[in-house]
Amino acid sequence: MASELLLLDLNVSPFAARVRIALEEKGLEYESREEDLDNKSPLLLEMNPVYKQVPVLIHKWKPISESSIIVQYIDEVWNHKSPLLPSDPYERAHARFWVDYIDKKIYPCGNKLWNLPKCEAQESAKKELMESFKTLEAELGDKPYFGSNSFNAVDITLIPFYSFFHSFEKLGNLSMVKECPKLVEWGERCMHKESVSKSVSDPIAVYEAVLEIKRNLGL
Ligand SMILES: N[C@@H](CCC(=O)N[C@@H](CS)C(=O)NCC(=O)O)C(=O)O
Repeated sequence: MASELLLLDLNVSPFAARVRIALEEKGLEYESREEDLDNKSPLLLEMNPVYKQVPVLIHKWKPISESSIIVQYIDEVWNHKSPLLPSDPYERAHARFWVDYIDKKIYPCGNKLWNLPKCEAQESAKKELMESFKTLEAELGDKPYFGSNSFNAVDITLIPFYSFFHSFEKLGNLSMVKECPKLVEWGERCMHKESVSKSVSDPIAVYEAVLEIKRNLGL
């Protein structure tokens, strides 16, 4: 390992993107190793034996798994620069609540738009997804970033899914800018940050990947 930080990575993964953004925000050098999910490396299986998923951050040969936990670990270890979570315990708990909310709602509901055939369950997932975005938009309010004036862990958790907005629109036959205008503005604001623009996927590439998943599932 050239640096003390090695990321078991996947370019198209929104979860790995969170870790890349946090590392960039902190100005940390790291080695990225792209995984092939059809042929997972022995290192991935050894470092994340429970879930066998990317991302895994290996710090001084100690693995940390689960993207939200990794982002919080990065913030705690490199706390001298660009804080990602508030120092006040109550505000910290509040930010963690929203991180958890995003984890529970956005991907689990969103991927039903391409993993399920047209059915009631898909319709209800779409409804829950849009309700979740509206809840997040209300939490954002008129602030530039979630809960604060500076880019933070809640923004990092959600922003990789901004690249999925195009797919949600196409598959859900909806307009994100009409449904959640402030959230779209927030996404554009975040995209102006280099840490974000260089880490997240291209929306068209995401849509093509989603269409391929649908084709492979025969949907
Ligand atoms: N909850 C995990 C989700 C990670 C995840 O779903 N990773 C996917 C790639 S986007 C993966 O490794 N999939 C391979 C598998 O599940 O076997 C996190 O936040 O890190």
